[in-house]
Amino acid sequence: MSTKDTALTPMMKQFFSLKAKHPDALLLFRCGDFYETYGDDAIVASQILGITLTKRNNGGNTGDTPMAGFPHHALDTYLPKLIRAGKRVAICDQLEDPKKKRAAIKGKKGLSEMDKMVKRGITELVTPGIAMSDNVLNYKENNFLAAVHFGKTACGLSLLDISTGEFLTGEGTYDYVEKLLGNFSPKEVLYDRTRKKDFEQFFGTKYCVFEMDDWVFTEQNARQKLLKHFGTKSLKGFGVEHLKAGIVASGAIMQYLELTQHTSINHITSLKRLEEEKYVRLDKFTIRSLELLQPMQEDGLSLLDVIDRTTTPMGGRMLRRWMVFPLKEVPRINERLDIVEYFFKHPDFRQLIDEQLHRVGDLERIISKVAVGRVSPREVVQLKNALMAVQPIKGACQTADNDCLRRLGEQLNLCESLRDRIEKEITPDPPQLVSKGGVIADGYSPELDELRNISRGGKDYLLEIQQRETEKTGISSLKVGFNNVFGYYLEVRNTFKDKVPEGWIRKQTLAQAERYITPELKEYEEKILGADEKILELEARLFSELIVAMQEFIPQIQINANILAHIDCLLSFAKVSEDNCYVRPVVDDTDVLDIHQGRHPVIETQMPLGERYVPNDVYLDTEKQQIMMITGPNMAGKSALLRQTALIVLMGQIGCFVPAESARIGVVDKIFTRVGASDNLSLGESTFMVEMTEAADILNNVSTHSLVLFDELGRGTSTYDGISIAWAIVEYLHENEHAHARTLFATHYHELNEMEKHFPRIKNYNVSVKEVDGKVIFLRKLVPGGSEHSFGIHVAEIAGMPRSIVKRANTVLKQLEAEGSEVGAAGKPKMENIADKKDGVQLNIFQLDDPVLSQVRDEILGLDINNLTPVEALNKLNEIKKIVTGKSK
Ligand SMILES: Nc1ncnc2c1ncn2[C@@H]1O[C@H](COP(=O)(O)OP(=O)(O)OP(=O)(O)O)[C@@H](O)[C@H]1O
Repeated sequence: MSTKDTALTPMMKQFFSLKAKHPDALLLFRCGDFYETYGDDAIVASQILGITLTKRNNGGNTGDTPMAGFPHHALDTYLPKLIRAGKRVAICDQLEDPKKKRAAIKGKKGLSEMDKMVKRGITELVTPGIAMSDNVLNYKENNFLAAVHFGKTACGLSLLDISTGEFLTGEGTYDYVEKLLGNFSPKEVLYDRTRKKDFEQFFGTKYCVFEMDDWVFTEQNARQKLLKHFGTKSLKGFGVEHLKAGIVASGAIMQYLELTQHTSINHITSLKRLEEEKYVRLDKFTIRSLELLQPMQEDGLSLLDVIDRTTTPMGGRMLRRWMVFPLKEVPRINERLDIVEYFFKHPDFRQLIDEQLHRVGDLERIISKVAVGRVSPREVVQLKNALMAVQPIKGACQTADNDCLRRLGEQLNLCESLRDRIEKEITPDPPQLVSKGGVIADGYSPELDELRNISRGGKDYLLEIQQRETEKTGISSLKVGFNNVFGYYLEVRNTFKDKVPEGWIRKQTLAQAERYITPELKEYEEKILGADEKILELEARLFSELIVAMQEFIPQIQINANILAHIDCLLSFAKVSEDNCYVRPVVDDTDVLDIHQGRHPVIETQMPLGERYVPNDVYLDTEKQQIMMITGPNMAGKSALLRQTALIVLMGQIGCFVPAESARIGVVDKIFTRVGASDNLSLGESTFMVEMTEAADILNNVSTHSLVLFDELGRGTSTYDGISIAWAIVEYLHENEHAHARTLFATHYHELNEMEKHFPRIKNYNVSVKEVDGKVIFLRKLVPGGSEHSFGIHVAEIAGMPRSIVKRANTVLKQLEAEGSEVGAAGKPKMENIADKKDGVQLNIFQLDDPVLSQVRDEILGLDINNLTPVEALNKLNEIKKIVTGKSK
């Protein structure tokens, strides 16, 4: 089947010509009251949407074409499903009214079949990165489209959220751009198709991408597009003039908007520079391992889950952004903390703001819909309500005893004229769609009022006709009704059929009744229907005039949305801080980190009933105690301590109070964590390789103001290699002046406790446990000094390991400890000694001729104990347990 197929029906020819414009998009072809898909599109759509796949004869010579469709009014239900499945969707609509078209061509001769067709065209190309529909968007998340440009000296990045109008650009190393891509998680990324290899090499294959022609990625094209859009002579006003690669990427975004027919974009009012230097650097491993936005386990909680108490969607989106861009500037951090404290100390103020924020809704996205001309009457009323809420918020902020709040209050714009206009023009509870009518308020337009009188009067008159004719004819059940086929009619039940007067014209016979029309009825019908049609047209016109007027207010309303989001985030901090007993940290420019009785903000909310999270002190500086070497048994709470320290610093630097009794945070410029494995493994790298790559990245980028957390570094290799690497890294951090980062180093290698003796700023600590009657009790308290044991076998026992194995492991351990100094050629304790000293019990069970036991024996004998890390040992034991309990590996 192809366009050239001359036997195709005119409609199919039209379909193919439109499909050819966007071959990579799924085409929704409007056909009467349906959106239809054909060919391969139909197969894909039916699979994603679960709609029936049928066939239609397209007149071509290749037989039937697959077809699937859905009613046009269900577009909002089906379109998001296609977009979420990663599809690009071209929406083809009828560009003229079929009724009017039929009337226009009636009687005309010499028209071709194509001339007789209703004109159709692609009205929008919806892609994952450019979505406006509430059904596609997540209200607490931005929906970014990104473009990457491989410049000569820098890699450029641009990001646009068309649903909010936010447009950003920046440039730097590939590493920097990758970090930003990770932080902003764009839904779609554009790049030059000739740089596909580079893109995949640096940024991987995880993004939904769209390749564009190379000419799009030229500075001239980009500048021209941007200057035209902003109506400026240069980009200096935006502070991005010097970012050549960033500008090219931004131009590509503008080009893409054109390509996808997104041309009403007045709400993109500026291009902001991504200011790396103002924010703490968090790489993607840190964001993931600290579980800032998402928990690692499905049923877990992220930090965002715990501290997000925002009321408005834009507040939620802003908080998400703040989490991955903590501040570095002390005055800005303190401004936020001041406001949180103000909320704390002024409950009345706080209550007022909270109540008013509940009325605001998604002001930011509503105003974007105004720009693209897609706002519904109900949203216009919501916008008015939001503007009403601005007044008391502004008043309260302006009279607050806090400079920053007063400044925010001053910037809020009441937009009174717009608010009053909406109040006057739109009914208080309008329908969702303008086409339903009843949108424009009575009393606003005399013309509309008059038409409404005719319509209402006409309807009253119809009732009069009904009453009069009932009396005249004695047909007591007479009813006036309406249908689309022959308009208004009089319905007579069969029992009264004989009483129908002569002049009535029968139009329809039903089982129980007959329907008639009269000349008088038709006359009034014309009047009423004419008026109703005119009312809808006039309402639509008045509504769109209002929308055009609203567009003038876009910049002010965007500022309002931003300020309200800001206030919302800080109020959220106040709420969570009060509920969870957080305190205001002292944030300054020193390099001290002094946390007194700190807690883990997420774990503490999940403690089992009756248990309490044990708080701990952490002190770090670059003079006396730069590195805390933390040892302690498995399960003691080392990782939790590391993470809570980073989270407390991060919370403080986003302006939130922190879970501690007191905290002093000398601002950090970067937080590095090497905690747990990362998912790079899927790219074919080994655990150890990934661990070393990440550690190398830390050492290459660390500064004296950074915070570094290493958890069990080196565990992916043999014990001696691991210890050596860990030692060398800690030594580097201690000895290298530019790398004097405050560091927490949790390890199972007790050997590293030796370092304290040689390096003055390294101090040993351990998370303590108590041994009572051979049982270990976890105290979770960080105390000075190193620790001797790992108690890994004890943890295995708690985990439900069979007793015989635990017993054997203890024997092996004792043996190894006794012979610790007696190592073999490859630095390994001599295995033959251990093998010789097997317990009687174990020997017996392994000699049994049982396939399960012999499998267990093989597993254990195959272990290289000397090269096993404690975690690997645990995993192995778990596998063995599964073999014994019959759950296959
Ligand atoms: N201070 C604390 N108060 C109460 N519970 C805690 C505390 N610290 C940790 N825990 C709990 O103890 C468990 C083990 O903690 P964590 O994973 O930090 O131990 P670990 O020392 O890092 O262990 P491993 O060395 O085996 O990785 C976790 O379930 C955590 O919820």
